[in-house]
Amino acid sequence: MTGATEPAHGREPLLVVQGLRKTFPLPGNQRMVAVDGVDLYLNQGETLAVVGESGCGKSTLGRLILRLQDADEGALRLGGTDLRALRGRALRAMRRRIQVVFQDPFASLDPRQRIRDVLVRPMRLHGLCDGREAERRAAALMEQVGLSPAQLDRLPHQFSGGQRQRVAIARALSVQPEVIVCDEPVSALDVSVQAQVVNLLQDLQRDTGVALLFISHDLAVVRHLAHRVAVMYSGRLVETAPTTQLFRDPRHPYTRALLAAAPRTDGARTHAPLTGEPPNPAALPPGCRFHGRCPDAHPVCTEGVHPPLRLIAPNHGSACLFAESLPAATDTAAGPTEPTPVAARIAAYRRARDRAPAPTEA
Ligand SMILES: Nc1ncnc2c1ncn2[C@@H]1O[C@H](COP(=O)(O)OP(=O)(O)OP(=O)(O)O)[C@@H](O)[C@H]1O
Repeated sequence: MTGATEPAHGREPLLVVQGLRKTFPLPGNQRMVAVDGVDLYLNQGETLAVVGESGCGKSTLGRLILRLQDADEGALRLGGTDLRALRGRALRAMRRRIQVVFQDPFASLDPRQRIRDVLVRPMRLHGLCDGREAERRAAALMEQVGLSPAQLDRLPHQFSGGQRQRVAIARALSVQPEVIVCDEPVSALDVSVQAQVVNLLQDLQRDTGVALLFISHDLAVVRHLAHRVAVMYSGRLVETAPTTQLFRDPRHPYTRALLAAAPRTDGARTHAPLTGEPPNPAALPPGCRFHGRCPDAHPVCTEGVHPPLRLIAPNHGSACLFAESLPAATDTAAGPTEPTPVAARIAAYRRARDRAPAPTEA
């Protein structure tokens, strides 16, 4: 693990990812790099957001952690267990410990399966409980995610999109996981429902202590949900920092460009938004992979290998050679961002939460 991704305390974090790499074959004996030497960690009860443009490798990283795909290189440990070494029964048992919520609740639920079975089957499969106890737990899970136990006999099509995503979250929780990989879990939902599902995830984390790896392209959502953020570009992590610090003082030009895309309350735009395209993953340029789009690039950025992520402040890593000499944060677009509709609703919910029970959509 590089210094840039080391947790503050000495104990090994719940989930540790070291040097993870995944390539895919291309025609003509070539390979493209989807995930390239990623180091990260996740503590119990923590939310780490992974952000970046489409195609930067976020979902592949999630699938590697879930062992839905096998990495070419690198280490993956959960509670000290080497996940990449697991096979057969041990791998199946591990699947209880890391669950997933995908973007599309329509696709992730069997249309013919009643919700009761959606929730009870995983508990049975993993030998957690059966019979009346499983039924009792299924009813409790429904309530926990803001649905009614009376809806257990329904089929997925009898729910709205947001309710289906609540069912998917209940299914993930049914086996008491330590980590849930949430791959764009709200981006297919209406704005009002997005805020409800984000708030639900946060409430559930507070109640259960589950850790969340939250894959998203929506910085407004991430800002409200995540404790830390990892910014990915062209298969590499280019910046990691606690959320407040990342938004206040981003130290990679790519992060600054992503933030510049968010509208500011004062109307200012002091940093250039993103232009151009990420490099072709089958023919990566020398030097920093961002140099072709970087407003702060120097000639040296086009030479050698992509700079590694390095610690530039406590718990703050950047892969920019000039991280320390970038203009101060007040000169960037990391100022007061305008609340998006989702962010405004999340904030309104938070204010109301202490006064009333959590709202649910019809
Ligand atoms: N099974 C696969 N075979 C070949 N290439 C793949 C495969 N899965 C992903 N890729 C490629 O790997 C790169 C990373 O894809 P990935 O889906 O992980 O990105 P992403 O950041 O999650 O994007 P999005 O936000 O659009 O889902 C892309 O260039 C993609 O085309």
